[in-house]
Amino acid sequence: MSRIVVKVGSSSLATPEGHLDDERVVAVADALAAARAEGHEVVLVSSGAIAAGLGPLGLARRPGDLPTQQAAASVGQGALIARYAAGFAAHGLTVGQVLLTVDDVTRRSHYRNAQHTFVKLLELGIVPVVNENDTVATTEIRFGDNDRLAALVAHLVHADLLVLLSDVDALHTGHPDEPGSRPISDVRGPADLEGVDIARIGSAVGTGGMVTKVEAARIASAAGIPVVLTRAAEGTMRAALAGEQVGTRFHPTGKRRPARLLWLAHASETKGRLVLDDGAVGAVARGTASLLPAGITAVEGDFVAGDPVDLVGLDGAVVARGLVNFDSTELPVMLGRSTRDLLADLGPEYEREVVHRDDLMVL
Ligand SMILES: Nc1ncnc2c1ncn2[C@@H]1O[C@H](COP(=O)(O)OP(=O)(O)O)[C@@H](O)[C@H]1O
Ligand SMILES: N[C@@H](CCC(=O)OP(=O)(O)O)C(=O)O
Repeated sequence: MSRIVVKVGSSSLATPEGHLDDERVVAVADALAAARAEGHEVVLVSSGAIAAGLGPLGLARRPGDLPTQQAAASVGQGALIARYAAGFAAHGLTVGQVLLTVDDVTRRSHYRNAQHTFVKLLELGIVPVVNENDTVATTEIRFGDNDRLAALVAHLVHADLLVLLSDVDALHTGHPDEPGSRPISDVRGPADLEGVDIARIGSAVGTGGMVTKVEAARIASAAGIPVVLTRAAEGTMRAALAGEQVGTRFHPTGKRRPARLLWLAHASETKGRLVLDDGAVGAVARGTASLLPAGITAVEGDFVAGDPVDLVGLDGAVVARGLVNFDSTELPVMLGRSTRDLLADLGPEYEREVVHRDDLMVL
C-alpha cells in the first residue's frame, strides 16, 4: 500500500469559460476511488473553488480582482466539496475538507496541527480534499498556486508519490502548440530541464502554467518523492495512480528533510531580515549552530516572535531562513551582546538564541 497525493488544476475541472464541469469532478473522484480500492491511501489537492463560484455569483468569467476572487472562492469551495462528497459517496467513501493558509504550515504549532489532522483523517479512512483557504488569504499571505501547496502536502503526509494532473499529457520541450515540441518522459535532475521552455502561460483558468508545476516537482523530488505529471483524463489518471509509466516522471533527486523546514524554505513570506556579521554567517551556513544576539549587527522589518525572517550577510546575500524567537522591537537592545550579559542585564527571558538551529533552513 502506498500513500498518494493527487493535485488537480482548475483547467482540468472547468469549462473553457471557467465554470466548474461536474463530469470532470466525478471523473477525478472515480479515479481516486479506484486507487483506494487497490489499497492505496489518497489525498486530493483540488483547485476549482473560484471556478465553482462563478455560476452562483452570475459571473461570466474568472474575476481579476482579489476581493471578488475571495467571494467566488467562498461560494465555490462549498459547492466544490459538495460535488466531491457526492462523487466519492458513490464509492462508499467520505471526504474531509482541509483548507490551509501559509501561516498554518510555517508556524510550528499550526504546522503540527495540520500534520495531526491529516494523520487522523487517513487513519479514519477519509479522503482529505485540500485547497488553499482563498477566502481569507490576502496577497501577501497567499501560496497562490496549488502545485506548490501539493508538493508541500506530499511532504507533510510522507507521500510515496505525487501526481500532478493538468490539461496536458506531459511536460513538453516547449509549449505543446509549438511545432517540434515533444513530450519528456523522464526528468532525473536539473540537466534534463535545460533548454525546456515552460514560459508560455497555460489555460485561461489555470494560474501558474508549467512554471509552478515544474517548481512543485522540483520541491517534491528534491525531498525524495517521485512526481508524475499527466493529463486528468480517465486512462492517464488511472495509469499514473497505478504507478505505470505515463506522462512525465520526475525521479527523486534528494533525501527527505524535516517537513517543517521545507515549508519554511518554500512556503513562507519572510517578515524581516537579520543582518549577520561574518562569524555568524559562517556558523549558520555550516548548519550546526543557532543564531545568537552577539552575531547580529542590524534588524530590518516588523515581525513578532514566531515569524519567518531572512538571515543575511553584511553584503545583503541571504544565507538562511529561520523562525525568530523575539519581536523586532525587542531585538535592538540585544545586538552584539553575549547571552550571559543579557541574562544579567535583562533576565532569563533574554538568554535564549534569536533563531534556534532546529528552526533554520540554510539556503
Ligand atoms: N513546456 C510545456 N509543456 C507542457 N505544457 C506547457 C509548457 N509550457 C507551457 N505549458 C502550458 O501549461 C498549461 C498547464 O498549466 P495551467 O493551465 O496552469 O494548468 P492547471 O490548471 O492544471 O494548474 C498547459 O495547458 C500548457 O498550455
Ligand atoms: N485555490 C484556487 C486555485 C489556485 C490554483 O493553483 O489554480 P490552478 O493553477 O488551476 O491549480 C481555487 O481553488 O480556485
